[in-house]
Amino acid sequence: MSQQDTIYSKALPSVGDFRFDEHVVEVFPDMINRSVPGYATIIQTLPQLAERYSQDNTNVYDLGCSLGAATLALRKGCEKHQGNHIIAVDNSQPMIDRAQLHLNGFKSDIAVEFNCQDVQQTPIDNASIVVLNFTLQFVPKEDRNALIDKIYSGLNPGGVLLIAEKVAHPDAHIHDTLVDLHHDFKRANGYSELEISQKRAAIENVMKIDTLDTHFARFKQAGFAHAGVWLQCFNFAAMLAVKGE
Ligand SMILES: Nc1ncnc2c1ncn2[C@@H]1O[C@H](C[S@+](CC[C@H]([NH3+])C(=O)[O-])CC(=O)[O-])[C@@H](O)[C@H]1O
Ligand SMILES: O=C(O)C(=O)Cc1ccccc1
Repeated sequence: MSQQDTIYSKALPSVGDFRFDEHVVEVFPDMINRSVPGYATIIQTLPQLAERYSQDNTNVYDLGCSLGAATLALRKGCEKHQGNHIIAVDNSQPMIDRAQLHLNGFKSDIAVEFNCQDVQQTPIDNASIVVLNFTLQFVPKEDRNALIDKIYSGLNPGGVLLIAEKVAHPDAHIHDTLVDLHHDFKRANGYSELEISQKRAAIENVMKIDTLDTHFARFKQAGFAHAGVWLQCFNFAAMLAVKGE
């Protein structure tokens, strides 16, 4: 079991930008489960989606894999198929090291290749599934279209992009309500006001969120034939975008 996340529990003289360093790695499963409404449901549903969209003898990518929770779920779904190769990528070395250790603890016939790399540098080819589970929000906004275009180009016909993101609502009133509901979720999971406000300051500069409209415009511009939300909890949404056959 991972340790409890107490990273922002004491008042800091100044809150630095959030980084996926070795301290975050230690508490990451606790942090993400207590911070992201719907996270457990998304991970639990990935095997079903992987089984549905995986194609034999193709590559499956988990971009921004952290400790490999989505990687493991994808692998479970791919077990019904032949010849899948899974590539898990993260640009935090402590995350990749721990992900590799974590996956070594589970048996499977499907190999997982781990790469410590910026997802913007990852070549995508012969892909049936590409996962961006709460990763695009950390990529600079000006680079997001190019990343989604690259993913589209590397997907086979019928392939899917599974993407989850924290999202902004275009109506400021609705946005504020969703943010308050999220903060209530964090309070209910034991985070204090200090932890909530210091974490908010830490992610402000490094996690820039888009609206659902911006995401869907980007998928359309890239060429995806179909796109939709399959789960939303407050301001956290899981989407899928499918390349035409
Ligand atoms: N440019 C980048 N290149 C590579 N990795 C990156 C980049 N930017 C951020 N990351 C990595 O993306 C991950 C985002 S966490 C994903 C959860 C996981 N998907 C999960 O399903 O458990 C989401 C969150 O913490 O909100 C971190 O591990 C970063 O190091
Ligand atoms: O904690 C938050 O408020 C979030 O928006 C989610 C999150 C989860 C883990 C790392 C960074 C952001």
